[in-house]
Amino acid sequence: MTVIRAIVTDIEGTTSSISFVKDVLFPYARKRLPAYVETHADQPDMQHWLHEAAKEAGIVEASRQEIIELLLRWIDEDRKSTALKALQGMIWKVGYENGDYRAHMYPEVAARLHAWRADGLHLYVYSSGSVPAQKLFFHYSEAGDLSPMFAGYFDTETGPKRERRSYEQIAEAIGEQPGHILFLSDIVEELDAARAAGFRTGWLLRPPLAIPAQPTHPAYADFDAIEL
Ligand SMILES: CSCCC(=O)C(=O)COP(=O)(O)O
Ligand SMILES: [Mg+2]
Repeated sequence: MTVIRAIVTDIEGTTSSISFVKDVLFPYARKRLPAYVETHADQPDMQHWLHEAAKEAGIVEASRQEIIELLLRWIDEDRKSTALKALQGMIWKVGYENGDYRAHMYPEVAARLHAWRADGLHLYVYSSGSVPAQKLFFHYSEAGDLSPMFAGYFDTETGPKRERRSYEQIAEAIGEQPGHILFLSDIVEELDAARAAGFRTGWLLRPPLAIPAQPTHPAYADFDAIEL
């Protein structure tokens, strides 16, 4: 078995509950998105992401209202659009800073991240959430500020999470051979793509999910069960 030198972790369903993202973060952004877009419409980053959203939808000319409706539809569909994720992250920042919520962490995650760091492992995040949203998530976590644990963050600007090429790019950016990197996720298609790029994989099946008798990836109920 090769030595693991770096761990890349997904967020939703892996470090943190799906429910926190779907039932707290998504509704928070959905409710505030129309007013947020209107009040920030003259800002260059807002104009950039609205333009990117329209481009992704193949819309040549659209009113601001049409783009807002498109973005709300994408939130409902949980579309992993880079533009939507950037805009959601901008809105979530307000909520974290106001103390409206803190990011959920499964109970063993913080201590396990500290233990891996103490063992000399380099830790990274790869999520569909934007890099700024990931940094906020770990900075304002229920377990305190976990952002110092991570050496880097990757989002869909690197590429979609179900494509092998994204993991090849991450290995290159990290500067490690893929065989020395462990990718953790709750989604089999993401793990398949990472494995195709040569990564080791760990499948998080958090209770009440059951670990199958013959899982297609090494499967764990929590971070403490992970074997390096
Ligand atoms: C960065 S927090 C919000 C996560 C998010 O928006 C999302 O779509 C979850 O994606 P993941 O790749 O972490 O499962
Ligand atoms: Mg996930």
